[in-house]
Amino acid sequence: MKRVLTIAGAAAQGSAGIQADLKTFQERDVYGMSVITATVANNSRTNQGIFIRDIEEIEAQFYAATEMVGVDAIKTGMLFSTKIIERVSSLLKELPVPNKVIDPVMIGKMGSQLLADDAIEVLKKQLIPQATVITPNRLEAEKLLGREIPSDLHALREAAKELYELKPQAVLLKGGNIDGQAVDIYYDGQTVEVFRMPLIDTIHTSGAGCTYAACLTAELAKNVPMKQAIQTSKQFVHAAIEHALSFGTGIGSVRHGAARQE
Ligand SMILES: Nc1ncnc2c1ncn2[C@@H]1O[C@H](COP(=O)(O)OP(=O)(O)O)[C@@H](O)[C@H]1O
Ligand SMILES: Cc1ncc(COP(=O)(O)O)c(C=O)c1O
Repeated sequence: MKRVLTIAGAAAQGSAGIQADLKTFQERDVYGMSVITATVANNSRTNQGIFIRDIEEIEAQFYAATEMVGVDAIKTGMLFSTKIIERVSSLLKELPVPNKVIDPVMIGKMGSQLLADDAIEVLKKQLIPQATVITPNRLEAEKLLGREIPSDLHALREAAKELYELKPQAVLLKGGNIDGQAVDIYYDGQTVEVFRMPLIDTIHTSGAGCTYAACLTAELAKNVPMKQAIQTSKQFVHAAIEHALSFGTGIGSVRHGAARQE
């Protein structure tokens, strides 16, 4: 069984972050492990929010997983600070893992800030160049490029190519709604490929980005070729959104296990 490690924030509400990743890994039949970098505990009653873990705790988790179990693929999500990104980048450099999916998480669906403003440079310079693939949404891509990206296919293709200059092996840019379709653009320095699924009319997409990248990480760990892995992940997250759950108020969670029932 392939072993997959997520380095990300824990999302107490269960939709995103570590929780989304581990649920998705289980669905994709890989062995999931975690390094928790922070805890997101949004609560409008108590006003509590984000707690950041210390470096020693992050290192201990990393070595427990990589030395005691071993790892075939890694995904990163919420890393929050410059200090954490620097340490995670150096830990990853030590480890000869063929598949590293870097999801440059910046803002939660409910507006939580998941990356410090001063951490973008180190994300660009130290972490992204180690990526097998990066998975920014349009807003994250705008922050990485320092410019606006119009919401059309041509502009997204150009942006994917510009993101490739940050030196990941490939870019999977989530373009959002283009003519009623949920469109993502892939670029690996050679070919551009567009992945499309019908757009579902819902606000309940909390965890969609994490689930998509986690599925991709699991498929790559199983040595599925990149484009096939993306296609599988696109279908997996589509089902998760189609059958999303809304337990409380606000933006509900994707149903990570929905593809199994289809
Ligand atoms: N309403 C929707 N209908 C269909 N697919 C969607 C919808 N919302 C997001 N997706 C897809 O889910 C994946 C994750 O996207 P997104 O929600 O943009 O990520 P993030 O959570 O990082 O913003 C992408 O492939 C995107 O196209
Ligand atoms: C820890 C953590 N990581 C990542 C995210 C981003 O989630 P999504 O997949 O909805 O973009 C969130 C959202 O709140 C989060 O709490």
